[in-house]
Amino acid sequence: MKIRIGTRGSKLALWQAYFVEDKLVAAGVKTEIVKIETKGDKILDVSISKIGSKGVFTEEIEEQLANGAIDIAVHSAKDMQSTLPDGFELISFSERELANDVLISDNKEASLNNKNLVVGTSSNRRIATLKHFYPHIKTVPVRGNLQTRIMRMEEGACDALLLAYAGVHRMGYDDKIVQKLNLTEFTPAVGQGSVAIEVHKGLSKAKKDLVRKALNHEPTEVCLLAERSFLKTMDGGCSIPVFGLAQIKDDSLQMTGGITSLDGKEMIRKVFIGKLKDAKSIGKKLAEEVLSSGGDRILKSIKTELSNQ
Ligand SMILES: NCc1[nH]cc(CCC(=O)O)c1CC(=O)O
Repeated sequence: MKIRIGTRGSKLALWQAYFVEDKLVAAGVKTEIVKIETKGDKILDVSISKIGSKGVFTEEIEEQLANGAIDIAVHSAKDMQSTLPDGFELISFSERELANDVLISDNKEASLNNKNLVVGTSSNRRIATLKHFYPHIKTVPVRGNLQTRIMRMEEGACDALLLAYAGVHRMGYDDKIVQKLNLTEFTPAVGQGSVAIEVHKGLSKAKKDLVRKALNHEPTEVCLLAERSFLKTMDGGCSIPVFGLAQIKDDSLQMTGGITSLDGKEMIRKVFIGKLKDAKSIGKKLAEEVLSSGGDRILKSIKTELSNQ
């Protein structure tokens, strides 16, 4: 049997695709990598929150899944909408890498405690978190893939970048890490650090089983089930500063999640603990609690602010 692996062409996307390919090959499967360019890859000069539409990085890939040109698509789990278009599903999640955000810089002294540090990030979650805990930090928007962002930093656009450890590590930039942010202040985006496999529901059971067996990490899958159920109930979308992280502690699932207002003034954070088998309902209940504790009001005002930008 041969599995055709669809992926975007960025270096991080290719790292993920080769990671998946290695696991499949180790399981004795033949593979082929198919690079697919998406709208999101072509539009580099507009911030994604302004493009606004869902699926700018996935539409073309889903077309190829639907017509059978590829069997599976590889994504960063955190880039996936909580509800996929009809006919598609995520069938496997790789073991999660460290979920933390990190500060990277060429200046070893750089730290979020520095008074005049200028941090490059286009993530509303990271901007809002900085405004909440480190209000003295200035931020500038920096977009593009990791290599482009580092180039912008080296040209002087900013002193440091705030990024997911997973991407920094996978691209081999560990030596630029100057600070590892803790998970209680910088609770990551849902899915951060795990690689997800998307398929069209019509893919043969034999191929789905093969992929799950070679790639799926059950503890991560349970956590992602809770996190994605949380995200779905929050009804956020990727430009909303919603954060969520589930972890297995002893035999129970512990999930933290919340939302921050765009100006960083308000942050609602809740924790829910339950049984592993209730992962989905834990995520949903946690979101309901966040929403009913004021998250609903924050979410509405964020949506209004973003639609007026
Ligand atoms: N939003 C882009 C994106 N999607 C996944 C990663 C990093 C890898 C991962 O979290 O799996 C990144 C870059 C970043 O946020 O720094």
